[in-house]
Amino acid sequence: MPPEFTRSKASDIGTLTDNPHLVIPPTDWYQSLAAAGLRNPEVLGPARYWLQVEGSFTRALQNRCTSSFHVEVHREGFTTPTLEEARRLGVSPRQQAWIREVRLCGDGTPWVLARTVIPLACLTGEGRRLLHLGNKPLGAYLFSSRNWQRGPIETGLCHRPNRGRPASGRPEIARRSLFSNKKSALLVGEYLLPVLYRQS
Ligand SMILES: C=C(O[C@@H]1C=C(C(=O)O)C=C[C@H]1O)C(=O)O
Repeated sequence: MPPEFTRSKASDIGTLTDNPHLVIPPTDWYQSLAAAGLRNPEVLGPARYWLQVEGSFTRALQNRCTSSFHVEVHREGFTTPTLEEARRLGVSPRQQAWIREVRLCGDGTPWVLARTVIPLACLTGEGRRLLHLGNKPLGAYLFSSRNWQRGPIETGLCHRPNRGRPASGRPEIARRSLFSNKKSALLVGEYLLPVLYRQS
């Protein structure tokens, strides 16, 4: 039996898991801001910066913090990706991947939800470290090595649980990119919580 897709720490249960705002929503992905219909800077406001920032997203968030930044693992483990994720990665949807879901928190508040799909091909040799990141940010691993190249940043529009009603604290927009090395690729999705860009 493969290990379950479980929460990493019992202390996460209750404080975080039960909050419906902090669940990664189904999302439609587009090749660019314009393709997602987010052309108008008046509408998008400061979220535009976060949807397009290059380099380490962790680093950009750390720069935004007044006091502290931390990564909270919501759950991680071997499980199957969605069909759409498997297609994007070019792997079989039946093949399990290491899937990591975290909350990136600034000044003690979740600002971003992230989901990373790491196919088995990434988990050999040096890549075995990806199984043991825990609360260390993935970005520190990816950006410490020149082997990983980021592909284009996609824009995501998150589905609302109830059509027409305000999303009230849930992620509405997201970004996603493939990181590739010579032999494998992983997929990182970052879902912005409104508190991040409404305070900018
Ligand atoms: C990819 C990066 O890593 C960040 C850290 C993550 C994690 O620890 O799981 C996930 C997404 C990120 O935004 C980054 O910093 O750019």
